[in-house]
Amino acid sequence: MSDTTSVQDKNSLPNVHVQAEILVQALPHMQRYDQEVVVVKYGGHAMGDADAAKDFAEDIVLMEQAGLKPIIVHGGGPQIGKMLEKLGIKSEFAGGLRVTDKATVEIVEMVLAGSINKQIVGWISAEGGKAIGLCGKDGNMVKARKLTRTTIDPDSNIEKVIDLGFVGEPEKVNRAILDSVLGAELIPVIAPVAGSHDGQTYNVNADTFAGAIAGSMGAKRLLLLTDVPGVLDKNKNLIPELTIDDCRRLIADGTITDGMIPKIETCIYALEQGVEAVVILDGKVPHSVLLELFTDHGAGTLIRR
Ligand SMILES: Nc1ncnc2c1ncn2[C@@H]1O[C@H](COP(=O)(O)OP(=O)(O)O)[C@@H](O)[C@H]1O
Ligand SMILES: CC(=O)N[C@@H](CCC(=O)OP(=O)(O)O)C(=O)O
Repeated sequence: MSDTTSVQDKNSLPNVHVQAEILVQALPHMQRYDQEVVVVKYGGHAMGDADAAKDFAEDIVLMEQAGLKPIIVHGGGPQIGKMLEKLGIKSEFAGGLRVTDKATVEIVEMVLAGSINKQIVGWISAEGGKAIGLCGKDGNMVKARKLTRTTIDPDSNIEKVIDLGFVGEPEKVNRAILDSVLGAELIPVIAPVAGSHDGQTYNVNADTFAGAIAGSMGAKRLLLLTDVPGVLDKNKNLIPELTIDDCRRLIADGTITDGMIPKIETCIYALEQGVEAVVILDGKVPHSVLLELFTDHGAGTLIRR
């Protein structure tokens, strides 16, 4: 052994102990989540560059290797927006949802169930995982119905219906499909597109879709990966834990606004369906999923009943 090597070994000793400590710290968490379903919603804003994709895929493969049953539901709002722009199709949002006409729903399906879905499957495969790409239509896994939204007209004070076109909400989830996919030790990667009983294709908000999947699977955790550290207070500080009542209060006092409102509504729905806890966290932080699941301090905002 050369002198140089022995000096390097000595220098790396504390580091090795720290690494061992981190692995040991993960043990009770791995035991707690063993064989449990964890739904990870990977939002379009959380998807970054190639390095970020690799980090995300490594986390998912490690989860599966550690005995968890990950289910990925992905979004792709910004990517749909770019494609629509390229094709010269105008797009607008109402209450955080994309108004979806016939041309738009075709692009939504192409980008979500085609391009992004297969990209994520590819990332997971590259890290040695076995993923299978699906959308709600596959095996009739999720049936959707047209979403009806209403608003109060400020002038007349009369309730009116907002027509969002082909925007749907999950009506029924057939968990048998997911049970067999998980039973075959495959990682389902699901695009939030679903068909209705009369064969119409619907564009479903990815948070809503993930909440329905987590609820029907009785998931131990629903992780919502976004582009902020979690729910922030009025001074922009991270709120580490919230209850459903806290969430309702923060919406009422205007602390929670915009895209965070449907996210929180999804959290409340999933918790009421029996999901043990939901976590909103920053998908841009490298290995945020592992930090949340396998370290004592976790990451993001944890929401419980
Ligand atoms: N109290 C809050 N804490 C954190 N983010 C908030 C809050 N209120 C509103 N937001 C907004 O919600 C956004 C996340 O929702 P959204 O853009 O729909 O995410 P995604 O595309 O990942 O689904 C944040 O980027 C932020 O602008
Ligand atoms: C109805 C509706 O708004 N659907 C979304 C579906 C994708 C999505 O939700 O993606 P993110 O999670 O990246 O926002 C859309 O068309 O953008």
